[in-house]
Amino acid sequence: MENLVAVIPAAGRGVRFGHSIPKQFVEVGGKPILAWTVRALYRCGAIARWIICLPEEGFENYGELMARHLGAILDRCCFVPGGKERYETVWKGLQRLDESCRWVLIHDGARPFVSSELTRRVVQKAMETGAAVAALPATDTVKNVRGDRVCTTLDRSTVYLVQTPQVFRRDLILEAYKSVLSKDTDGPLGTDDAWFVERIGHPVYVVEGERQNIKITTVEDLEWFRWKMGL
Ligand SMILES: Nc1ccn([C@@H]2O[C@H](COP(=O)(O)OP(=O)(O)OP(=O)(O)O)[C@@H](O)[C@H]2O)c(=O)n1
Ligand SMILES: C[C@](O)(CO)[C@H](O)COP(=O)(O)O
Repeated sequence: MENLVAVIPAAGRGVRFGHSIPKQFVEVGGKPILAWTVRALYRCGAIARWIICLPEEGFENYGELMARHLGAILDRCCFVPGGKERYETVWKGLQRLDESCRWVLIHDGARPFVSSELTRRVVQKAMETGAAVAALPATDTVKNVRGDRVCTTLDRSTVYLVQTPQVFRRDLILEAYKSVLSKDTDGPLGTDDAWFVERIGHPVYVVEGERQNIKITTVEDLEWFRWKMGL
């Protein structure tokens, strides 16, 4: 699609992963995890241009590292320094979009197992509705807990574990981020992009995600990665 641009937040520090470098640059099978993610997304064939957000600290070096792995994508890619929080990174990436972009696909750089089929389903739903996210219905019982004590048990039928890709009309996601960031919002801001669209009252639709579409968060996730890749 000529007017679909991918924004890839990959500027995190990977604190929960506990490695000396951010987890998205840990190499598996000779490639940084971020390169595997871009390769997986590229296979859907729908992305016209790429905005890849890298850590501000070490930005040049990470850009050089990624340039060695992006092949033909490099000509259609720009690197952007990220921020301290994920939403700050995404906002920096969104501000690089131009008028030719009609749709924005936001996908975590730490989710290397996204399939083309899932990507196409989220894009299709977003084209119909303006905003769509991949999400999986909870399969375990879900409870609210304070400290080590259960408060309430949630109705599991209404609980979904949200993933990326998250796809939006460009004007909508820009308006959502601008509107929320221009106000003094009490409490923490959203940990995903759909939260901003919800805050301006626009409906967000769910597309069934995939169990394999995990976010590499801890070292255990990396072992799963290696097993999945047969490495
Ligand atoms: N300031 C940030 C924080 C996160 N991310 C990206 O958002 C995705 C999901 O975030 P998460 O898994 O939380 O990554 P980290 O923030 O690096 O992990 P941690 O919370 O363990 O530090 C990752 O691709 C991460 O690189 C980002 O671009 N900018
Ligand atoms: C965007 C996300 O992957 C959806 O589940 C998640 O919110 C990212 O959270 P993180 O704490 O930045 O990993």
